[in-house]
Amino acid sequence: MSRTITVDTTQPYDVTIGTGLIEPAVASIPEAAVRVLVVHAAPLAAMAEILRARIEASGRTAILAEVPDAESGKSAEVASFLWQVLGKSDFTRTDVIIGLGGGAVTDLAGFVASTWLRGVGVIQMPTTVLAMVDAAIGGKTGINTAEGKNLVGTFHEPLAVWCDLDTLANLPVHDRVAGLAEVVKGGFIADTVILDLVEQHAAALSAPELDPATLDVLEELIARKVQVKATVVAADLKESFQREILNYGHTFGHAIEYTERYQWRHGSAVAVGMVFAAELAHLAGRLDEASVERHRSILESLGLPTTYPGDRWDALSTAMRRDKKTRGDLLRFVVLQGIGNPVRLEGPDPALLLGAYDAVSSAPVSGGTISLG
Ligand SMILES: NC(=O)c1ccc[n+]([C@@H]2O[C@H](COP(=O)([O-])OP(=O)(O)OC[C@H]3O[C@@H](n4cnc5c(N)ncnc54)[C@H](O)[C@@H]3O)[C@@H](O)[C@H]2O)c1
Ligand SMILES: O=C(O)C(=O)C[C@@H](O)[C@H](O)[C@H](O)COP(=O)(O)O
Ligand SMILES: [Zn+2]
Repeated sequence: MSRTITVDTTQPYDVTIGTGLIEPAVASIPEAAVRVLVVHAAPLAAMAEILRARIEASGRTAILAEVPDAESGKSAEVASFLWQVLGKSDFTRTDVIIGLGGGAVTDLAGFVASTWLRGVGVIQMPTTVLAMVDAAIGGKTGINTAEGKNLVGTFHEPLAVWCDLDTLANLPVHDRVAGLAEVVKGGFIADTVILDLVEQHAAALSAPELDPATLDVLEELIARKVQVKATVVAADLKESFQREILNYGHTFGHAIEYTERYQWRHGSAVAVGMVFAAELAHLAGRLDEASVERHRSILESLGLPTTYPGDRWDALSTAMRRDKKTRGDLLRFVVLQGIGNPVRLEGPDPALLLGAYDAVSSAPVSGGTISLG
């Protein structure tokens, strides 16, 4: 059994969540495609071979491109390597790219698809919780540069998204939990039932092995977060306004990833980023203490981090200035005016930012300045 959520943009597409989805995924490749490039990293090599066999059985040429794993794949060098593969394969506008993997691979595959011949089709086959609930949906693609996270990218919507839950069987628990951070984000910004479900099942959701009942809970959480994302991107694909709510926790979260040279998982960084945003909202008089504590308790119950060392302000503030929500010298944050009600906070007093940093610091804040100009 599978469930389908349609992302109702100008060219609507389906996100299918279920098991045994390789066959239908291959069947969804447009008739006109004669070549299919499967982009994957080493942990998905075996599944990529299965996909190759199915694609070739459908009468097409399959090309597999293995890229460096995780964040190391999201670079201009790797994109350039894929452009070379596409060029040497005579890849045309009717051919199709498949992104098979976690969010790093789906971001990269989407980016390359959007730039090759000014845009070819991409089908996303996410294999982490995070990619299923977030990265593979909505058309944001991106690579990192030496100066920061996702600084180069495009909006390029997929033809279809196939979330095959079978692939999660081998996903390490820390990656499952990191993905749950983006699920929890969906709870704080929109669907508060997500928060209730996580609170009820946190221990089982973050256990090394998932029991069948918890797998059902996970599927429900995935579907709820997919629905949150689908609704938001259908309303505002290019992030003119409403889509910014999906960036909850990301201003500080991306700054952590940059400061840590991408050695932190995205979901873990976003977890700390949400606590930072909650503390900022509290200091700005928008969120009560109990809601801030709810952030900490939910995230910690899953084993996610909620603190960060207090001596890294200079690097963090440099990275936050480069956030895509920044306008000129004005930093902008997504904060909550109560749980489920995200709003924009523009140009907060630097003292508030330092106060929020102090509140998430695992040791007292030291060094750095509070100047963000
Ligand atoms: N485009 C968007 O809207 C969007 C949204 C959220 C996150 N992102 C991006 O997604 C990335 C994070 O994604 P992620 O958390 O999936 O990390 P990831 O892609 O780095 O994957 C984490 C690890 O899990 C491995 N893996 C993937 N599937 C597996 C499986 N089924 N079994 C075993 N191992 C598997 C990967 O190879 C990698 O080592 C970040 O780059 C982030 O910026 C993008
Ligand atoms: O889809 C969106 O919009 C998001 O902001 C989702 C985020 O979870 C995701 O990490 C996204 O890639 C961040 O976007 P960015 O524009 O800040 O790079
Ligand atoms: Zn994210």
